[in-house]
Amino acid sequence: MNENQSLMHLFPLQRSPMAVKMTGMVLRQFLGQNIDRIQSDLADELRQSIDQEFGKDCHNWQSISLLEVMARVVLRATARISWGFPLCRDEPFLHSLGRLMLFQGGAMVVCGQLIPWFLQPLLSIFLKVPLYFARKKVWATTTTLTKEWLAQIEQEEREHISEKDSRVPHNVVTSFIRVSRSLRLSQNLDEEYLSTISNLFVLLPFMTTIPSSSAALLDIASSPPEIGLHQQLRQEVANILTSEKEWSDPTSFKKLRYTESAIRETLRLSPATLHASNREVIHPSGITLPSGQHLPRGTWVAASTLDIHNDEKFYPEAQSYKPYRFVEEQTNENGTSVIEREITQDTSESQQKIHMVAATSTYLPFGSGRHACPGRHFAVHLLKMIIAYIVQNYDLEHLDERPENLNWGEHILVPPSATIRVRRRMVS
Ligand code: HEM
Repeated sequence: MNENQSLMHLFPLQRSPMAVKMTGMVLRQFLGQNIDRIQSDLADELRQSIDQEFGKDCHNWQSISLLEVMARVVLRATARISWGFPLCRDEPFLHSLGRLMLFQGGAMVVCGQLIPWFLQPLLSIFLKVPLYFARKKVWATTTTLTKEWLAQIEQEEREHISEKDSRVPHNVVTSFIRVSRSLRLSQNLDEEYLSTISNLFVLLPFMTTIPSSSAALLDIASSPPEIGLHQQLRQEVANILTSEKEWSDPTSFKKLRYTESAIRETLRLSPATLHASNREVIHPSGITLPSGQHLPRGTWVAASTLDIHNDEKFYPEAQSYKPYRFVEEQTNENGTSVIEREITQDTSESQQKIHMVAATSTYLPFGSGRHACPGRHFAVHLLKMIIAYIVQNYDLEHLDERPENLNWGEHILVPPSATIRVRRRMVS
Protein backbone atom coordinates (compact mmCIF):
# COMPACT_ATOMS: atom_id res chain seq x y z
CA MET A 1 0.00 0.00 0.00
CA ASN A 2 2.87 2.27 0.88
CA GLU A 3 4.31 1.63 -2.55
CA ASN A 4 1.09 2.75 -4.12
CA GLN A 5 1.41 6.03 -2.25
CA SER A 6 5.06 6.32 -3.19
CA LEU A 7 4.01 6.21 -6.85
CA MET A 8 2.27 9.53 -6.38
CA HIS A 9 5.46 11.16 -5.13
CA LEU A 10 7.83 9.58 -7.61
CA PHE A 11 5.60 9.67 -10.70
CA PRO A 12 2.98 12.36 -10.07
CA LEU A 13 1.72 12.16 -13.66
CA GLN A 14 0.71 8.51 -13.35
CA ARG A 15 -2.47 9.18 -11.44
CA SER A 16 -3.51 12.31 -13.35
CA PRO A 17 -6.98 11.78 -14.87
CA MET A 18 -5.70 12.75 -18.31
CA ALA A 19 -2.81 10.27 -18.15
CA VAL A 20 -5.22 7.51 -17.07
CA LYS A 21 -7.62 8.37 -19.90
CA MET A 22 -4.86 8.44 -22.54
CA THR A 23 -3.36 5.20 -21.26
CA GLY A 24 -6.75 3.48 -21.46
CA MET A 25 -7.26 4.67 -25.03
CA VAL A 26 -3.79 3.57 -26.15
CA LEU A 27 -4.30 0.19 -24.52
CA ARG A 28 -7.63 -0.33 -26.28
CA GLN A 29 -6.49 0.93 -29.65
CA PHE A 30 -2.87 -0.16 -29.83
CA LEU A 31 -2.81 -3.39 -27.85
CA GLY A 32 -6.48 -4.28 -28.43
CA GLN A 33 -8.21 -3.42 -31.70
CA ASN A 34 -4.99 -2.96 -33.69
CA ILE A 35 -2.88 -5.69 -32.17
CA ASP A 36 -2.58 -7.50 -35.51
CA ARG A 37 -0.54 -4.53 -36.79
CA ILE A 38 2.22 -5.31 -34.29
CA GLN A 39 1.88 -9.07 -33.94
CA SER A 40 4.55 -9.97 -36.54
CA ASP A 41 7.03 -7.46 -35.11
CA LEU A 42 6.46 -8.74 -31.62
CA ALA A 43 6.89 -12.35 -32.68
CA ASP A 44 10.05 -11.50 -34.61
CA GLU A 45 11.63 -9.62 -31.71
CA LEU A 46 10.76 -12.27 -29.14
CA ARG A 47 12.14 -15.10 -31.26
CA GLN A 48 15.36 -13.28 -32.06
CA SER A 49 15.99 -12.20 -28.49
CA ILE A 50 15.15 -15.63 -27.04
CA ASP A 51 17.49 -17.30 -29.54
CA GLN A 52 20.23 -14.86 -28.61
CA GLU A 53 19.77 -15.37 -24.88
CA PHE A 54 19.08 -19.13 -24.84
CA GLY A 55 21.64 -19.97 -27.53
CA LYS A 56 21.44 -22.29 -30.52
CA ASP A 57 23.59 -25.17 -29.26
CA CYS A 58 21.65 -28.41 -29.79
CA HIS A 59 24.21 -30.62 -28.02
CA ASN A 60 25.03 -28.96 -24.71
CA TRP A 61 22.87 -27.70 -21.90
CA GLN A 62 23.25 -24.03 -21.12
CA SER A 63 22.53 -22.53 -17.73
CA ILE A 64 20.58 -19.29 -17.83
CA SER A 65 19.89 -16.83 -15.08
CA LEU A 66 16.14 -16.44 -15.32
CA LEU A 67 15.42 -12.89 -14.18
CA GLU A 68 18.40 -11.45 -16.06
CA VAL A 69 17.59 -13.21 -19.30
CA MET A 70 13.85 -12.54 -19.19
CA ALA A 71 14.57 -8.87 -18.41
CA ARG A 72 16.55 -8.61 -21.66
CA VAL A 73 13.90 -10.47 -23.67
CA VAL A 74 11.04 -8.34 -22.33
CA LEU A 75 13.07 -5.14 -22.68
CA ARG A 76 13.70 -5.77 -26.36
CA ALA A 77 10.07 -6.63 -27.04
CA THR A 78 9.04 -3.46 -25.18
CA ALA A 79 11.52 -1.34 -27.13
CA ARG A 80 10.40 -2.87 -30.44
CA ILE A 81 6.73 -2.02 -29.97
CA SER A 82 7.45 1.33 -28.33
CA TRP A 83 10.12 2.85 -30.60
CA GLY A 84 10.77 0.22 -33.26
CA PHE A 85 14.02 -0.08 -35.22
CA PRO A 86 16.85 0.71 -34.71
CA LEU A 87 16.44 1.50 -31.00
CA CYS A 88 15.24 -1.99 -30.04
CA ARG A 89 18.64 -3.38 -31.14
CA ASP A 90 20.77 -0.51 -29.86
CA GLU A 91 22.84 -1.98 -27.01
CA PRO A 92 23.74 1.30 -25.21
CA PHE A 93 20.10 2.41 -25.39
CA LEU A 94 18.83 -0.94 -24.08
CA HIS A 95 21.39 -0.75 -21.29
CA SER A 96 20.13 2.71 -20.22
CA LEU A 97 16.53 1.51 -20.50
CA GLY A 98 17.30 -1.53 -18.32
CA ARG A 99 18.93 0.68 -15.70
CA LEU A 100 15.95 3.01 -15.71
CA MET A 101 13.59 0.07 -15.20
CA LEU A 102 15.69 -1.14 -12.26
CA PHE A 103 15.87 2.37 -10.75
CA GLN A 104 12.14 2.91 -11.08
CA GLY A 105 11.35 -0.43 -9.45
CA GLY A 106 13.97 0.09 -6.73
CA ALA A 107 12.85 3.67 -6.01
CA MET A 108 9.25 2.53 -5.55
CA VAL A 109 10.27 -0.16 -3.08
CA VAL A 110 12.70 2.06 -1.13
CA CYS A 111 10.25 4.96 -0.97
CA GLY A 112 7.25 2.74 -0.18
CA GLN A 113 8.88 0.37 2.30
CA LEU A 114 11.64 2.29 4.03
CA ILE A 115 10.34 5.85 4.27
CA PRO A 116 7.40 6.58 6.58
CA TRP A 117 4.43 7.94 4.59
CA PHE A 118 4.52 11.39 6.18
CA LEU A 119 8.16 11.86 5.16
CA GLN A 120 7.72 10.53 1.62
CA PRO A 121 6.84 13.90 -0.01
CA LEU A 122 10.07 15.33 1.44
CA LEU A 123 12.53 12.44 1.24
CA SER A 124 11.43 11.14 -2.15
CA ILE A 125 13.46 14.03 -3.57
CA PHE A 126 16.63 11.96 -2.89
CA LEU A 127 15.25 9.23 -5.13
CA LYS A 128 13.95 11.63 -7.73
CA VAL A 129 17.48 12.93 -8.37
CA PRO A 130 19.07 9.59 -9.49
CA LEU A 131 15.81 8.78 -11.28
CA TYR A 132 16.05 12.06 -13.14
CA PHE A 133 19.56 11.22 -14.38
CA ALA A 134 18.62 7.66 -15.38
CA ARG A 135 15.58 9.01 -17.24
CA LYS A 136 17.55 11.82 -18.86
CA LYS A 137 19.81 9.31 -20.58
CA VAL A 138 16.88 7.43 -22.10
CA TRP A 139 14.99 10.60 -22.95
CA ALA A 140 17.92 12.15 -24.76
CA THR A 141 17.09 9.66 -27.48
CA THR A 142 13.35 9.11 -27.12
CA THR A 143 12.37 12.78 -26.83
CA THR A 144 14.12 13.58 -30.12
CA LEU A 145 12.22 10.77 -31.81
CA THR A 146 8.94 11.82 -30.22
CA LYS A 147 9.49 15.38 -31.44
CA GLU A 148 10.20 14.15 -34.96
CA TRP A 149 7.08 11.91 -35.07
CA LEU A 150 4.92 14.65 -33.60
CA ALA A 151 6.04 17.07 -36.35
CA GLN A 152 5.43 14.44 -39.04
CA ILE A 153 1.94 13.64 -37.73
CA GLU A 154 1.07 17.34 -37.62
CA GLN A 155 2.33 17.71 -41.18
CA GLU A 156 0.29 14.72 -42.38
CA GLU A 157 -2.79 16.12 -40.68
CA ARG A 158 -2.33 19.35 -42.62
CA GLU A 159 -2.01 17.32 -45.83
CA HIS A 160 -5.11 15.26 -44.90
CA ILE A 161 -3.15 12.01 -45.02
CA SER A 162 -5.05 9.34 -43.11
CA GLU A 163 -3.43 7.14 -40.47
CA LYS A 164 -3.79 4.16 -42.83
CA ASP A 165 -1.59 5.89 -45.44
CA SER A 166 0.77 7.43 -42.92
CA ARG A 167 4.54 7.12 -43.31
CA VAL A 168 4.99 7.56 -39.56
CA PRO A 169 5.79 4.24 -37.82
CA HIS A 170 2.98 2.63 -35.84
CA ASN A 171 4.13 2.16 -32.23
CA VAL A 172 3.28 2.97 -28.60
CA VAL A 173 4.74 6.47 -28.77
CA THR A 174 3.01 7.46 -32.02
CA SER A 175 -0.22 6.02 -30.58
CA PHE A 176 0.13 8.36 -27.61
CA ILE A 177 0.72 11.26 -29.99
CA ARG A 178 -2.37 10.38 -32.04
CA VAL A 179 -4.53 9.85 -28.96
CA SER A 180 -3.47 13.17 -27.43
CA ARG A 181 -4.23 14.92 -30.74
CA SER A 182 -7.63 13.27 -30.99
CA LEU A 183 -8.36 14.64 -27.50
CA ARG A 184 -7.12 18.06 -28.68
CA LEU A 185 -4.78 18.40 -25.73
CA SER A 186 -2.97 21.41 -27.11
CA GLN A 187 -1.35 22.24 -23.77
CA ASN A 188 -0.01 18.71 -23.38
CA LEU A 189 1.32 18.16 -26.82
CA ASP A 190 4.94 18.87 -26.13
CA GLU A 191 7.44 16.05 -26.50
CA GLU A 192 8.42 16.15 -22.80
CA TYR A 193 4.88 15.35 -21.66
CA LEU A 194 4.47 12.67 -24.30
CA SER A 195 7.82 11.11 -23.39
CA THR A 196 6.90 11.05 -19.69
CA ILE A 197 3.57 9.42 -20.21
CA SER A 198 4.75 6.82 -22.72
CA ASN A 199 7.76 6.05 -20.51
CA LEU A 200 5.43 5.21 -17.62
CA PHE A 201 3.20 3.16 -19.87
CA VAL A 202 6.15 1.23 -21.20
CA LEU A 203 8.31 0.69 -18.14
CA LEU A 204 6.07 0.19 -15.13
CA PRO A 205 3.76 -2.49 -16.53
CA PHE A 206 6.39 -4.40 -18.41
CA MET A 207 8.39 -4.79 -15.21
CA THR A 208 5.67 -7.18 -14.03
CA THR A 209 6.06 -9.34 -17.13
CA ILE A 210 9.67 -10.14 -16.23
CA PRO A 211 8.96 -11.90 -12.88
CA SER A 212 5.82 -13.52 -14.31
CA SER A 213 7.57 -15.08 -17.30
CA SER A 214 10.49 -16.18 -15.08
CA ALA A 215 8.10 -17.81 -12.60
CA ALA A 216 6.20 -19.57 -15.41
CA LEU A 217 9.42 -21.09 -16.79
CA LEU A 218 10.57 -22.14 -13.34
CA ASP A 219 7.20 -23.82 -12.72
CA ILE A 220 7.33 -25.69 -16.03
CA ALA A 221 10.91 -26.87 -15.43
CA SER A 222 10.07 -28.12 -11.94
CA SER A 223 6.65 -29.62 -12.70
CA PRO A 224 6.34 -33.32 -11.78
CA PRO A 225 7.58 -35.38 -14.78
CA GLU A 226 4.54 -37.70 -14.54
CA ILE A 227 2.13 -34.94 -15.63
CA GLY A 228 4.14 -34.44 -18.85
CA LEU A 229 3.59 -30.69 -18.88
CA HIS A 230 6.40 -29.77 -21.22
CA GLN A 231 5.27 -32.39 -23.76
CA GLN A 232 1.64 -31.32 -23.44
CA LEU A 233 2.48 -27.67 -24.09
CA ARG A 234 4.84 -28.55 -26.93
CA GLN A 235 2.17 -30.69 -28.58
CA GLU A 236 -0.41 -27.94 -28.26
CA VAL A 237 1.95 -25.39 -29.81
CA ALA A 238 2.85 -27.83 -32.62
CA ASN A 239 -0.86 -28.35 -33.39
CA ILE A 240 -1.80 -24.69 -33.37
CA LEU A 241 1.20 -22.61 -34.38
CA THR A 242 2.00 -24.61 -37.49
CA SER A 243 3.49 -21.83 -39.63
CA GLU A 244 4.48 -18.18 -39.77
CA LYS A 245 0.87 -17.37 -40.67
CA GLU A 246 -0.33 -18.50 -37.21
CA TRP A 247 2.49 -16.66 -35.44
CA SER A 248 1.43 -13.46 -37.23
CA ASP A 249 -2.21 -13.86 -36.27
CA PRO A 250 -2.96 -12.89 -32.65
CA THR A 251 -6.15 -14.95 -32.63
CA SER A 252 -4.11 -18.19 -32.95
CA PHE A 253 -2.87 -17.69 -29.40
CA LYS A 254 -6.42 -17.76 -28.05
CA LYS A 255 -6.43 -21.47 -28.84
CA LEU A 256 -3.46 -22.26 -26.55
CA ARG A 257 -5.68 -23.38 -23.67
CA TYR A 258 -3.12 -25.51 -21.85
CA THR A 259 -0.45 -22.82 -22.14
CA GLU A 260 -2.88 -20.25 -20.83
CA SER A 261 -3.92 -22.50 -17.95
CA ALA A 262 -0.27 -23.04 -16.95
CA ILE A 263 0.34 -19.27 -17.03
CA ARG A 264 -2.75 -18.57 -14.93
CA GLU A 265 -1.68 -21.20 -12.43
CA THR A 266 1.74 -19.56 -12.14
CA LEU A 267 0.12 -16.18 -11.58
CA ARG A 268 -2.11 -17.74 -8.92
CA LEU A 269 0.85 -19.08 -6.93
CA SER A 270 3.34 -16.34 -7.85
CA PRO A 271 1.33 -13.14 -8.36
CA ALA A 272 3.53 -10.12 -9.03
CA THR A 273 2.36 -8.34 -5.88
CA LEU A 274 1.32 -9.34 -2.36
CA HIS A 275 -1.78 -7.17 -2.37
CA ALA A 276 -4.40 -6.59 -4.99
CA SER A 277 -6.58 -3.55 -5.44
CA ASN A 278 -4.95 -1.09 -3.07
CA ARG A 279 -7.58 1.55 -2.50
CA GLU A 280 -7.82 4.68 -0.39
CA VAL A 281 -11.03 5.49 1.46
CA ILE A 282 -12.06 8.85 0.03
CA HIS A 283 -15.58 9.33 1.37
CA PRO A 284 -15.40 12.28 3.80
CA SER A 285 -17.07 10.29 6.59
CA GLY A 286 -15.16 7.07 5.83
CA ILE A 287 -16.81 3.68 5.38
CA THR A 288 -18.10 1.02 7.74
CA LEU A 289 -17.41 -2.61 6.88
CA PRO A 290 -20.11 -5.33 7.26
CA SER A 291 -18.19 -6.45 10.38
CA GLY A 292 -18.86 -3.04 11.95
CA GLN A 293 -15.27 -1.83 11.69
CA HIS A 294 -15.09 1.83 10.71
CA LEU A 295 -12.41 3.00 8.28
CA PRO A 296 -11.88 6.76 8.33
CA ARG A 297 -11.10 8.78 5.23
CA GLY A 298 -7.49 8.33 4.09
CA THR A 299 -7.23 4.68 5.21
CA TRP A 300 -5.68 2.35 2.67
CA VAL A 301 -7.25 -1.07 2.16
CA ALA A 302 -6.25 -4.03 0.04
CA ALA A 303 -6.99 -7.71 -0.49
CA SER A 304 -4.28 -10.22 0.36
CA THR A 305 -3.78 -12.00 -2.95
CA LEU A 306 -1.95 -15.02 -1.58
CA ASP A 307 -4.53 -15.66 1.17
CA ILE A 308 -7.30 -15.77 -1.41
CA HIS A 309 -5.28 -17.77 -3.94
CA ASN A 310 -4.41 -20.35 -1.28
CA ASP A 311 -7.94 -20.76 0.02
CA GLU A 312 -9.20 -24.34 -0.47
CA LYS A 313 -12.75 -23.00 -0.88
CA PHE A 314 -11.79 -21.48 -4.18
CA TYR A 315 -8.90 -23.72 -5.26
CA PRO A 316 -8.87 -27.38 -4.21
CA GLU A 317 -5.32 -28.52 -3.40
CA ALA A 318 -4.54 -24.84 -3.35
CA GLN A 319 -0.89 -25.24 -2.36
CA SER A 320 -0.10 -27.49 -5.32
CA TYR A 321 0.96 -26.37 -8.75
CA LYS A 322 -1.72 -27.82 -11.02
CA PRO A 323 -1.06 -26.40 -14.47
CA TYR A 324 -4.18 -27.94 -16.03
CA ARG A 325 -6.45 -26.52 -13.31
CA PHE A 326 -8.02 -23.83 -15.49
CA VAL A 327 -8.54 -26.09 -18.51
CA GLU A 328 -10.34 -28.54 -16.24
CA GLU A 329 -12.48 -25.73 -14.81
CA GLN A 330 -13.51 -24.65 -18.27
CA THR A 331 -14.73 -28.06 -19.21
CA ASN A 332 -16.84 -29.03 -16.20
CA GLU A 333 -20.28 -30.73 -16.37
CA ASN A 334 -22.18 -28.03 -18.28
CA GLY A 335 -19.25 -26.94 -20.36
CA THR A 336 -18.95 -23.54 -18.68
CA SER A 337 -17.27 -22.61 -15.45
CA VAL A 338 -17.32 -19.67 -13.09
CA ILE A 339 -14.23 -18.34 -14.79
CA GLU A 340 -15.75 -18.66 -18.27
CA ARG A 341 -18.94 -16.90 -17.18
CA GLU A 342 -17.04 -14.08 -15.55
CA ILE A 343 -14.90 -13.71 -18.65
CA THR A 344 -18.05 -13.25 -20.73
CA GLN A 345 -19.38 -10.59 -18.37
CA ASP A 346 -16.00 -8.91 -18.34
CA THR A 347 -15.89 -8.72 -22.13
CA SER A 348 -17.30 -5.49 -23.39
CA GLU A 349 -15.45 -5.70 -26.70
CA SER A 350 -16.45 -9.09 -27.97
CA GLN A 351 -14.31 -8.53 -31.06
CA GLN A 352 -11.10 -8.75 -29.02
CA LYS A 353 -8.35 -10.50 -30.90
CA ILE A 354 -6.62 -11.82 -27.84
CA HIS A 355 -8.06 -13.86 -25.01
CA MET A 356 -9.95 -11.87 -22.38
CA VAL A 357 -8.57 -12.58 -18.94
CA ALA A 358 -11.04 -12.34 -16.09
CA ALA A 359 -10.15 -10.31 -13.01
CA THR A 360 -12.55 -11.78 -10.47
CA SER A 361 -12.81 -11.50 -6.70
CA THR A 362 -11.05 -14.87 -6.30
CA TYR A 363 -8.43 -14.52 -9.04
CA LEU A 364 -6.40 -11.45 -8.20
CA PRO A 365 -3.01 -11.31 -9.96
CA PHE A 366 -4.33 -8.36 -11.95
CA GLY A 367 -6.35 -6.79 -9.15
CA SER A 368 -10.09 -6.48 -9.33
CA GLY A 369 -12.90 -4.03 -9.95
CA ARG A 370 -12.87 -0.77 -11.86
CA HIS A 371 -9.11 -0.34 -11.67
CA ALA A 372 -8.14 -3.94 -12.44
CA CYS A 373 -5.10 -4.08 -14.71
CA PRO A 374 -6.27 -2.97 -18.17
CA GLY A 375 -3.12 -4.49 -19.71
CA ARG A 376 -3.87 -8.02 -18.48
CA HIS A 377 -5.19 -9.34 -21.78
CA PHE A 378 -2.08 -8.19 -23.57
CA ALA A 379 0.18 -9.33 -20.70
CA VAL A 380 -1.15 -12.90 -20.91
CA HIS A 381 -0.90 -12.80 -24.71
CA LEU A 382 2.75 -11.78 -24.44
CA LEU A 383 3.44 -14.48 -21.84
CA LYS A 384 1.83 -17.08 -24.12
CA MET A 385 4.06 -16.03 -27.01
CA ILE A 386 7.17 -16.29 -24.84
CA ILE A 387 6.28 -19.69 -23.37
CA ALA A 388 5.10 -21.07 -26.73
CA TYR A 389 8.36 -20.20 -28.47
CA ILE A 390 10.50 -21.60 -25.67
CA VAL A 391 8.67 -24.93 -25.30
CA GLN A 392 8.60 -25.34 -29.06
CA ASN A 393 12.32 -24.75 -29.56
CA TYR A 394 14.06 -25.66 -26.32
CA ASP A 395 14.31 -28.55 -23.90
CA LEU A 396 14.20 -27.49 -20.27
CA GLU A 397 16.16 -29.70 -17.88
CA HIS A 398 13.95 -30.99 -15.08
CA LEU A 399 14.47 -29.29 -11.70
CA ASP A 400 13.90 -31.55 -8.69
CA GLU A 401 12.97 -28.64 -6.48
CA ARG A 402 11.51 -25.28 -7.34
CA PRO A 403 13.38 -22.46 -5.60
CA GLU A 404 11.05 -20.53 -3.29
CA ASN A 405 9.84 -17.08 -4.24
CA LEU A 406 11.20 -14.03 -2.44
CA ASN A 407 9.33 -10.95 -1.30
CA TRP A 408 10.83 -7.66 -2.28
CA GLY A 409 8.68 -5.00 -0.70
CA GLU A 410 5.21 -5.55 -2.13
CA HIS A 411 6.60 -7.68 -4.94
CA ILE A 412 6.90 -11.43 -5.28
CA LEU A 413 9.89 -12.55 -7.29
CA VAL A 414 11.68 -15.74 -8.21
CA PRO A 415 15.07 -15.57 -6.46
CA PRO A 416 17.58 -13.51 -8.50
CA SER A 417 19.92 -16.53 -8.32
CA ALA A 418 17.35 -18.88 -9.95
CA THR A 419 18.68 -20.61 -13.03
CA ILE A 420 17.35 -23.21 -15.45
CA ARG A 421 19.27 -25.30 -17.98
CA VAL A 422 18.12 -25.18 -21.58
CA ARG A 423 19.13 -26.87 -24.82
CA ARG A 424 18.07 -26.00 -28.36
CA ARG A 425 15.99 -28.71 -29.98
CA MET A 426 17.46 -30.47 -32.97
CA VAL A 427 15.56 -29.60 -36.16
CA SER A 428 15.01 -32.72 -38.23
C1 HEM B 1 2.02 -10.09 -15.96
C2 HEM B 1 1.96 -8.80 -16.13
C3 HEM B 1 1.12 -7.83 -15.31
C4 HEM B 1 0.65 -7.95 -14.02
C5 HEM B 1 0.83 -9.14 -13.06
C6 HEM B 1 -0.08 -6.72 -13.72
C7 HEM B 1 -0.72 -6.48 -12.51
C8 HEM B 1 -1.38 -5.30 -12.22
C9 HEM B 1 -2.04 -5.04 -10.95
C10 HEM B 1 -2.11 -5.99 -9.74
C11 HEM B 1 -2.59 -3.79 -11.03
C12 HEM B 1 -3.40 -3.07 -9.93
C13 HEM B 1 -4.87 -3.43 -10.13
C14 HEM B 1 -5.81 -2.94 -9.04
O1 HEM B 1 -5.45 -1.97 -8.35
O2 HEM B 1 -6.90 -3.52 -8.86
C15 HEM B 1 -2.26 -3.25 -12.35
C16 HEM B 1 -2.64 -2.01 -12.81
C17 HEM B 1 -2.34 -1.52 -14.06
N1 HEM B 1 -1.70 -2.19 -15.07
FE1 HEM B 1 -0.95 -4.08 -14.99
N2 HEM B 1 -0.03 -5.89 -14.81
C18 HEM B 1 0.68 -6.53 -15.81
C19 HEM B 1 0.95 -6.05 -17.07
C20 HEM B 1 0.50 -4.85 -17.58
C21 HEM B 1 0.73 -4.40 -18.93
C22 HEM B 1 1.50 -5.17 -20.01
C23 HEM B 1 0.14 -3.17 -19.03
C24 HEM B 1 0.09 -2.21 -20.18
C25 HEM B 1 0.70 -2.35 -21.31
C26 HEM B 1 -0.44 -2.84 -17.73
C27 HEM B 1 -1.10 -1.67 -17.44
C28 HEM B 1 -1.63 -1.37 -16.19
C29 HEM B 1 -2.25 -0.07 -15.86
C30 HEM B 1 -2.37 1.14 -16.80
C31 HEM B 1 -2.70 -0.17 -14.53
C32 HEM B 1 -3.40 0.92 -13.68
C33 HEM B 1 -4.92 0.73 -13.80
C34 HEM B 1 -5.72 1.77 -13.00
O3 HEM B 1 -5.19 2.32 -12.02
O4 HEM B 1 -6.89 2.01 -13.36
N3 HEM B 1 -0.20 -3.90 -16.89
N4 HEM B 1 -1.54 -4.19 -13.04
